[in-house]
Amino acid sequence: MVETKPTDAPERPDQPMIAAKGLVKRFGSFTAVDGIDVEVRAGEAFGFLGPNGAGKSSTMRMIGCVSPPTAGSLRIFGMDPVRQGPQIRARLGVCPQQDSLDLELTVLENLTVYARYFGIPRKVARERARELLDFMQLGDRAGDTTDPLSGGMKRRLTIARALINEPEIVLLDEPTTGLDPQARHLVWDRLFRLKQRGVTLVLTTHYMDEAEQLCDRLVVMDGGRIVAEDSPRALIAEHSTREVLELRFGLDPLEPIAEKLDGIGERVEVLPDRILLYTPDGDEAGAAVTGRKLHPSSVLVRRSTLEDVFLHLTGRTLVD
Ligand SMILES: Nc1ncnc2c1ncn2[C@@H]1O[C@H](COP(=O)(O)OP(=O)(O)OP(=O)(O)O)[C@@H](O)[C@H]1O
Repeated sequence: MVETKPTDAPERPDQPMIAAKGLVKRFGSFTAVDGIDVEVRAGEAFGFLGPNGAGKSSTMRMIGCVSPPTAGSLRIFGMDPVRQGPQIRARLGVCPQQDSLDLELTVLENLTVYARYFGIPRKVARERARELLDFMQLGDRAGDTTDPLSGGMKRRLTIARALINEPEIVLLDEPTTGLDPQARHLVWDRLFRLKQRGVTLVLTTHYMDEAEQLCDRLVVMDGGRIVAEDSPRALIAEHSTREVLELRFGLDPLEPIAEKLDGIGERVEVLPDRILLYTPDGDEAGAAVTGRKLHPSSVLVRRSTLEDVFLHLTGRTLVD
């Protein structure tokens, strides 16, 4: 079992684990994070969802106390990351976007060496490392060198390493980017179990399915700003319809076809390769399309996702 500290540990019971108000990050004259307000509560899984360049990593780096805010206020465990960085970092686990493992060390050593940064006694570090490797399903690789591990294993090892100091908050920057579907599901499963143990998870992602799987609450970011905030389910209910009818017409130009769909469903979006018809009932809308003598090469009815929310809010798709 992985021991985790109780996470209702902010200094005041009603105090959020992370509180940002008007938070800004500028690089020269470029504003990467443009005045965001965020509150993360103990025990929740909170996500920053947005496309590349939205400002997610810049926000995470400020929360991780490695990049000072340009303006606004940021408190983590009620503390100031600029003045109290070391005290905050001792209670954080950080899983960066790029794995930064020591590939020449063994899997176990990657954890025990990292434990030294936190002043964890050697014996405790070894015990904890073994437990964490078991938890991350890497126990049988403990004595192996790290380099030959698969991408999914390396990512799980990076997460295990982030847990060595028994953090109350774990920051995960794009935790499954670059992994195949099976490896992603295994990471999701372990993160879900961590959350069940009361650890607060804060993650960035540009995968809407990852946000839907893992996050209790999320903010949708675009161009350094927050464009929406809620649970995945509430965001979909507020900004999309129950179902979506996806229509493809081979190489035919789509704009003229979209005009002929007027009145079917609640809203139409034209993407480069397909038309999306937003409707409470996809089958009914499909029948109406057939009734107008339009002949799509393929028709798909699916439920709305966060991708549809993003498209509706920004006019763009999440993964371009
Ligand atoms: N050190 C830096 N100097 C200059 N510009 C930067 C720096 N770091 C980030 N940026 C810029 O700030 C913007 C936001 O970057 P950020 O990495 O926060 O986005 P992101 O949403 O995490 O996207 P990604 O998934 O690509 O990392 C981008 O336009 C990026 O080029």
